[in-house]
Amino acid sequence: MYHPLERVIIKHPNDAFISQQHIQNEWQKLNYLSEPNFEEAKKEYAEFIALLSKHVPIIDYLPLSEHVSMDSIYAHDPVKFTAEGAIILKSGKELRQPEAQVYRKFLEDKEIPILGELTGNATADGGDIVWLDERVLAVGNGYRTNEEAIRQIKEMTSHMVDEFIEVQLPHADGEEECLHLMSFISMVDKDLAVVYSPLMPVAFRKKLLGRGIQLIEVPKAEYDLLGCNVLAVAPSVCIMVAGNESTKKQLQQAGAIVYEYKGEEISIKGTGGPTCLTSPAVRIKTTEKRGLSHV
Ligand SMILES: NC(=[NH2+])NCCC[C@H](N)C(=O)O
Repeated sequence: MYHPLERVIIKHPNDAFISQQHIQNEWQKLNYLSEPNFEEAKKEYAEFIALLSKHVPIIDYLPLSEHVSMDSIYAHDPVKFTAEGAIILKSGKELRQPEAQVYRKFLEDKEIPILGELTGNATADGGDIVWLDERVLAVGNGYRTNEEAIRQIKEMTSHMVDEFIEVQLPHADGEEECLHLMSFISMVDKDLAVVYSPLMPVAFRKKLLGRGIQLIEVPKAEYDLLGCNVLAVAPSVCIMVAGNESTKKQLQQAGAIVYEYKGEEISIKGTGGPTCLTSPAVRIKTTEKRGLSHV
């Protein structure tokens, strides 16, 4: 999750939020904290894209679709990329399930490889699946991602993965809240992660430390402002929601370059930070031989 981002898939608020009227009809049933302002959301997104396009050569936009909700702005969730293509998921939030098929068609049109698709009663969100490294995959078992999905993902990726880590997610604020594995960990570099430890199973935290990963601890107030959701556009070069001063300072002290965007409308109200707004289709592995990576 930290190699230089080469290609990213996103969705513009024009096509996800559509209009103030549209937002008004949807935000409550999708459990947003409050109603996003459409005009402000577009301004915030322009700032976000400006940062992204400085670092990412290829940016693809998901199309408007009448089959999906405004949650589709969080383009990270319906699929997960591996070095061999995307896994098409099925969201654990029922209202988001139609997003996967729109995504499938989009990937096919763009000739972006697809590795497989979840079947049966498996549900998973991209936000629960985190590549710690090229060959280490962590998957959260919680309200969005279930046992069956974990079994299928493990099977699909078995030849690419040396260590598959299942992480038990806590109940926290309940089933309606959006709590993903990515809610409490973001990889910023090979040996640097931003974490919110109070939600972390001890065994997982120990594993990270055992791998020599330095953990930047996000305070509770900043966890609520998505301070733990940090997008690496390259190793130790990252984008985060503005207002998370302690996390930002700690990242800088650890040698990272930090860019910020105002994320009140596009991130905080819908609980989706910069990693959730972006689906990292291709990251370029820069160490050793130049090769493709999803990490
Ligand atoms: N990968 C993520 N953390 N995505 C956040 C998604 C937020 C969105 N409102 C949802 O409930 O699904």
